[in-house]
Amino acid sequence: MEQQLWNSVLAVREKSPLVHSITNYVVMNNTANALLAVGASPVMAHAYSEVHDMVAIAGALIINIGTLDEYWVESMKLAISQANTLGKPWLLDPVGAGATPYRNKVLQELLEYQPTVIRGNASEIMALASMSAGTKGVDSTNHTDEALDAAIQLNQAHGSVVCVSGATDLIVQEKGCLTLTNGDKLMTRVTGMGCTASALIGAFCATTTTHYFEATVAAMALMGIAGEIAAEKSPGPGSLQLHFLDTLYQINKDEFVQRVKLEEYNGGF
Ligand SMILES: Nc1ncnc2c1ncn2[C@@H]1O[C@H](COP(=O)(O)OP(=O)(O)OP(=O)(O)O)[C@@H](O)[C@H]1O
Ligand SMILES: Cc1ncsc1CCO
Ligand SMILES: [Mg+2]
Repeated sequence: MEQQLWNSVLAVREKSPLVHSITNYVVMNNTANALLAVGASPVMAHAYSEVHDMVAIAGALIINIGTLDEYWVESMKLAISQANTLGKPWLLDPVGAGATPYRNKVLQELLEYQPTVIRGNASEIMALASMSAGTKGVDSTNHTDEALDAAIQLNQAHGSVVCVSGATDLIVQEKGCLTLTNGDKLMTRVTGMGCTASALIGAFCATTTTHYFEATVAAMALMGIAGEIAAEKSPGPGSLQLHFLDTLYQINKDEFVQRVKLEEYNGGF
């Protein structure tokens, strides 16, 4: 299975998919650089006049509500409708779910478009499933294992692959789930690591038409492994960010296969 995941990394490097993001102001630069480092091609676009055409040439669409407003939410709906019409994968990153009634209302509307993949931290996934968990801003106050039921519920309600990120990453599909325990705590001291994970999932999903669960697992494995390799070289968050990008670019098969910590349960793959 490690070989299969590594093949997904190679597929992104070879195919260099265009990933269209409607994402937040905070992470645009980080996520564009991470996409370039893995070999994908990023574009950020949200004008009503062009989202339709941009989705048409993209391999995947990322919808991240981090700094949402009324204009952007309409852009998101236009872009998602086009992705669904064309059968292209799209990912919902429910940044700050549960923090404000406006965020919750928008998320409920976006969920109706049936995301291909949903990725959030435990608090966000729990809020999304119940709109009742206490989210403190954009950082998680819950652990991944607490979000298992919420992830299963979202998968069943919307048919989405659901990824809960954190010290343990949990990825749920209809057939079963698995966990990844790569990564490093220092990653939580750099903004937008979760948003970067979502962007990478988009790039990996763009290289397949059906295997979105495997694509999500491969992207999250790469994220965690690159984060832990980078953390070993970094005294603090500034250098972590730098080494993280370099590692995404440089990582080879041996490093990836030796480090991946994956556990399947309830059927897994
Ligand atoms: N405590 C931790 N220990 C090890 N790795 C971690 C830890 N927390 C996060 N990570 C790593 O960081 C990645 C990003 O996950 P995280 O859950 O922090 O995203 P997030 O809360 O959505 O972040 P943001 O909102 O800042 O984008 C995880 O997939 C994992 O690899
Ligand atoms: C800090 C922050 N605020 C809105 S979006 C964002 C980036 C991390 O999710
Ligand atoms: Mg987040």
